[in-house]
Amino acid sequence: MENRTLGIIGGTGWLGRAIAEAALDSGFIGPDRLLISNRSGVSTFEPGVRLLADNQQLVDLSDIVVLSIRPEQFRELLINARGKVVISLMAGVPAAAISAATGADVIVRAMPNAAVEIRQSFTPWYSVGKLVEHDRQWVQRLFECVGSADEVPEEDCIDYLSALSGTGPAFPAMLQMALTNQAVAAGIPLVIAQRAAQGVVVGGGQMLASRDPRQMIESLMAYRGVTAAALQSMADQNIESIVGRAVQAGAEIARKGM
Ligand SMILES: NC(=O)C1=CN([C@@H]2O[C@H](COP(=O)(O)OP(=O)(O)OC[C@H]3O[C@@H](n4cnc5c(N)ncnc54)[C@H](OP(=O)(O)O)[C@@H]3O)[C@@H](O)[C@H]2O)C=CC1
Ligand SMILES: O=C(O)[C@@H]1CCC=N1
Repeated sequence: MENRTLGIIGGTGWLGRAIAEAALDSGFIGPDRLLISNRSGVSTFEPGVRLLADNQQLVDLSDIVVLSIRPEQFRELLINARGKVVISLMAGVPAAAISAATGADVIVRAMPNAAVEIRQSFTPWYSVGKLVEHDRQWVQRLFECVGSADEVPEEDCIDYLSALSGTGPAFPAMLQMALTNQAVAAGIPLVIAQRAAQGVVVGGGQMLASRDPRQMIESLMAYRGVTAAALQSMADQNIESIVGRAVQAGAEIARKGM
């Protein structure tokens, strides 16, 4: 299954590089089966991995092409990928636009997040066109190199999830900053505030890897004390609606196109 050649346009960027390294480290792909392109010619990959300056040459030599460039860079990209499977990581670029610009009729839209860096990204993906079963499994396994992955039933799921999970560490980072800033405003020394807030987001987040969040909330609310008062205040201010509107705002940008 792994004897396909994978070409990553933008494979030295944040996502492309992490995915390529994970695929190599896990043995999913050999260096001789991996091609990378960028404009700068700068790469820190092991010697066996070819860095190409010519995107069309990368496409011609690849079975599967990953587009790991930014949407504005895609607008300048000129490739003919007819007959190839094209996997786009771009937010806000519909499959139809990718197909029209590249000539490919099998498009996968995948939405990893920055946690590819630590191989803990959740990556939803959606395919358009005839993706044969062994390619479907290949795509799933590629993204499992950097965490977990699920095929989703509609392209709109990708646009919504771009805002929910594509944003990766953005929501927890916002919570951590809010907790820090509010603690400082309440008179807690900055260093202590930072350590306390990081403990909540990072330590608490790690616990949730194996615990149900509802049960966690119910267990702590059962004390009818400090946690109950704090969480009730958030509920009274409709935290779910604030979160929902935030994700919708991101999803609208993804749906509108970038
Ligand atoms: N970062 C994130 O958390 C997430 C990003 N995404 C999506 O992933 C995509 C990539 O993002 P990210 O990895 O962060 O971006 P980066 O800016 O880190 O990487 C972009 C890469 O593309 C290369 N590049 C740019 N133009 C071209 C070109 N014409 N031909 C070949 N290579 C090119 C750049 O290298 P050089 O300058 O040398 O050409 C660079 O290596 C984006 O579309 C984004 O929407 C999705 C979810 C999360
Ligand atoms: O914000 C963005 O547009 C990209 C896609 C999802 C995360 N980063």
